[in-house]
Amino acid sequence: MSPDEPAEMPENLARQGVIQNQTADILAALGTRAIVLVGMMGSGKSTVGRRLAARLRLPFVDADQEIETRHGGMTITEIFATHGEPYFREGEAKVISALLDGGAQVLATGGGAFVRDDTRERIRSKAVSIWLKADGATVLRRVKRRSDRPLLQTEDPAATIERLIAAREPFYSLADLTIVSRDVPHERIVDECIEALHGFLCAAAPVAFANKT
Ligand SMILES: Nc1ncnc2c1ncn2[C@@H]1O[C@H](COP(=O)(O)OP(=O)(O)OP(=O)(O)O)[C@@H](O)[C@H]1O
Ligand SMILES: O=C(O)C1=C[C@@H](O)[C@@H](O)[C@H](O)C1
Ligand SMILES: [Mg+2]
Repeated sequence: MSPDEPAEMPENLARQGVIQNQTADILAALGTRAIVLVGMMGSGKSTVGRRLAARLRLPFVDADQEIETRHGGMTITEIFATHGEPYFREGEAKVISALLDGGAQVLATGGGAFVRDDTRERIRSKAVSIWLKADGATVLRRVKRRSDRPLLQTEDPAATIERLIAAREPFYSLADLTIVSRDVPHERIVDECIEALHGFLCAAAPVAFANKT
């Protein structure tokens, strides 16, 4: 350290130590289970999931990307257009089922995956699930920049989002943990995921984070 650099504050060092211990505790308690992110399009499953995996030093897998890879690089939009949604949903369930046998990892699912009973049951038995809960306005603001969500190619995407949220929230709310996704730095959402995972896996679950099921 050069003489000009400020010495690290003792409380920062203490905080880093706590975070390191939390991470180690989470990994030990997780064992071979996955951490699965569920929630609406644009809720942050891919972008937060990648950062959460890096923080925990776990592999990150995105089910949507995996489906595209297994289709020779076709996009989700092309798969919907060529084969239809029921075909996509069957393939999605199979891909997630196979990925869940891959041991400890962070897995971002597609927005519709957790609605299926068989997929939800597999996630319950092989993973800890986190619902990134975003409201309709947040989802719309985030997804309108791109046209790669085939379900939103409708006359009124805002109404479609509200309809999907109403239909899906009863299922998303069955996730083990809920984190509210809002426009704060991604790393802050990661911090909250870590706190919630630690509470759920390593201690009596804090009321603010644990879903009552
Ligand atoms: N906490 C956040 N604050 C600000 N922007 C965010 C936050 N979380 C996600 N976003 C942004 O929202 C957009 C969509 O995020 P992301 O692709 O991670 O969503 P997703 O849940 O994976 O969606 P899909 O189900 O369609 O794959 C990205 O541009 C991302 O940077
Ligand atoms: O919410 C959904 O149903 C979807 C979300 C995306 O992740 C993709 O899986 C696909 O666009 C469908
Ligand atoms: Mg995604």
